[in-house]
Amino acid sequence: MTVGREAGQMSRNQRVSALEQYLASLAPLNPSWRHHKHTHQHHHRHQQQHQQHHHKDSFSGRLQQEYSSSRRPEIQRSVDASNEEPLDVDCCASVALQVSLEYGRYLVATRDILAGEELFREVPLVLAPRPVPIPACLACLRGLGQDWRGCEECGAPLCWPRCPGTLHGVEECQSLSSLSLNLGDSQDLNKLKLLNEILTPMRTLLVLSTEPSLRGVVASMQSNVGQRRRLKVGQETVQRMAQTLQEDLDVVAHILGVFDTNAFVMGGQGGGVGGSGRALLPLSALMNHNCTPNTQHWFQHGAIIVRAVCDIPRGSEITTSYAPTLWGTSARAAHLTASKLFRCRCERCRDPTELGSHLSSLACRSCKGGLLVPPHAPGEPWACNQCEGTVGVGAAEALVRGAGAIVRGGGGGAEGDVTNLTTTVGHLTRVLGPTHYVTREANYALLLALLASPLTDMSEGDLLRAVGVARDLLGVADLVDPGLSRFRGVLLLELTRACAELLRRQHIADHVIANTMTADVACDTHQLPSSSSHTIRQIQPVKKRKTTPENNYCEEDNGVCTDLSLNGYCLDTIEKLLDAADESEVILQFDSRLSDVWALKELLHQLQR
Ligand SMILES: C[S@@+](CC[C@H](N)C(=O)[O-])C[C@H]1O[C@@H](n2cnc3c(N)ncnc32)[C@H](O)[C@@H]1O
Repeated sequence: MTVGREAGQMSRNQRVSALEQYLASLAPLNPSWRHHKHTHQHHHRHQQQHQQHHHKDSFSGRLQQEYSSSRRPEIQRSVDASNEEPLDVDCCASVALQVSLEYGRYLVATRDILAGEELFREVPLVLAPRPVPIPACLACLRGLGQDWRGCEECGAPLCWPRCPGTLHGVEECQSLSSLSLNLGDSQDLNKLKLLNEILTPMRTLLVLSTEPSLRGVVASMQSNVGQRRRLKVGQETVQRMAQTLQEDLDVVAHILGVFDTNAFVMGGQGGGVGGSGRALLPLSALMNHNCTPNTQHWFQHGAIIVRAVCDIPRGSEITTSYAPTLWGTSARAAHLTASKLFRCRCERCRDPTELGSHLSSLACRSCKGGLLVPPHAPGEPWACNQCEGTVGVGAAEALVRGAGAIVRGGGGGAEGDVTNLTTTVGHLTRVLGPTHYVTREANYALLLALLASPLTDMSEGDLLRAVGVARDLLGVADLVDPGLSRFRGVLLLELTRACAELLRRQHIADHVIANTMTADVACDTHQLPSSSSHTIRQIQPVKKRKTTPENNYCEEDNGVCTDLSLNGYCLDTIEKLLDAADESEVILQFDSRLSDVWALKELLHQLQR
């Protein structure tokens, strides 16, 4: 197997062409895909390019033979000699592949795409456990307790007594047996880590040996191998894996680099497998990073589904975020540099105010109202946006470091209880200010903790607090994670639940209705009655938005509002949701922390059937 060396020898054109057959193979999953017709001129130029590469080295020669026999003539490649992006492969009706010298390959929209539209689906080429010392069933990737039992043949952890998963096949079992890892000792975390690490290259090599046509695809994927070697990233693991598997060092380095650079974490729910793992998805991995991305993805029945979260004009880049969007710029930069080895220069990263969200700004102690904004140039002082106050870099960094201790000490993580989180938020607001991302993360945890208890048990004060926090975070989401994002979806859902409960109690204050319900919660297609004393059941839709059938969000049927864009968490939707089932049951099914707006859409459809 020479995937690693092949990768080193591949030209840019080869890296793109290696994806062609793969993209064509995805067509059955994406029935709406429309391939463009090849023009005679394109075809001729295409063939010339392939003939040139054919003689360059043996791998590309084989690659060209493999691909020319099965090439789909309807896939178009165009060459524009006038710019630095000479390759443009249309891979489906919605997205096309382009190449830049700075960012490598990336996807662009081939047509105007509406918010909420699905761009494509893709099934992982390889699915492996995360390389962590935690026992996971190799057949379904479900996390196991410490008392797991091993496969009778190879000793690897499996669900007991039976697992419906199919990921642990005979070849893998034989390969693991031959490695004599002696996995029987379930307490040995080092062995578990080694096993989980090994499965990444092992599964990839097994897939490539059964489907050699995919070798070009994996070889073409970016692995940052040179940089990783220079910066000594993951080199010990590469050595250990190569030694254990008795495989070529270059091959293992390439595969591990490909996973670290490209793999998607596939979460537990809805993934088609029980647990979570790392998925190799060559098309999805072509989405470059942006700190304010225009797509989101989730897994359903074992495939990734990528959707636009906002309107994407034709020709615009299709982006995803490799880092949590709520993090501040320095935290995102540290993560991207360490894991993906690049520095992001998107609009948000270049703007010290982070598009006005001030997620990195600190409270000014001089004027008590202004914000100390990070400098444009490293090393310069942070300056207040309202007074002459400044603070040096060292002092600003010390404050942020101190905040870490507050979070750790106060149980401010996602698991924290309401009391601890309230204290933590108070400390953080004083130390960092109300807009800093660490404060807002704690506030988000507080919001979820507040609304985790049955709404009917909550005090009106807590409900109003939840409304305030949700509204503040929605303001942030509108700036850094806008449109139909999961973050906005969860916030809108929680805000709507809190408001619905307040409405139901008929204790809601006029200003909450005026400011919150109309602006954020109520569907933009609905108006609220003027009186605040109406119950949710009295609020009637007054106007409905029509959308086209392709925009599969809004169908009007018998007055049932199924406009399920995010604003579609509207009052009559909530009313139906509450009517249709016991509220706690609905919330149980729709775990708002793990799911997303489209999961809610599915749920509502089921309830309305
Ligand atoms: C998952 S790959 C994306 C596809 C990649 N461009 C390719 O050609 O295969 C991630 C790598 O793409 C590059 N990349 C992605 N987003 C970028 C960005 N916003 N700025 C610079 N480089 C980026 C980085 O080299 C990163 O390690």
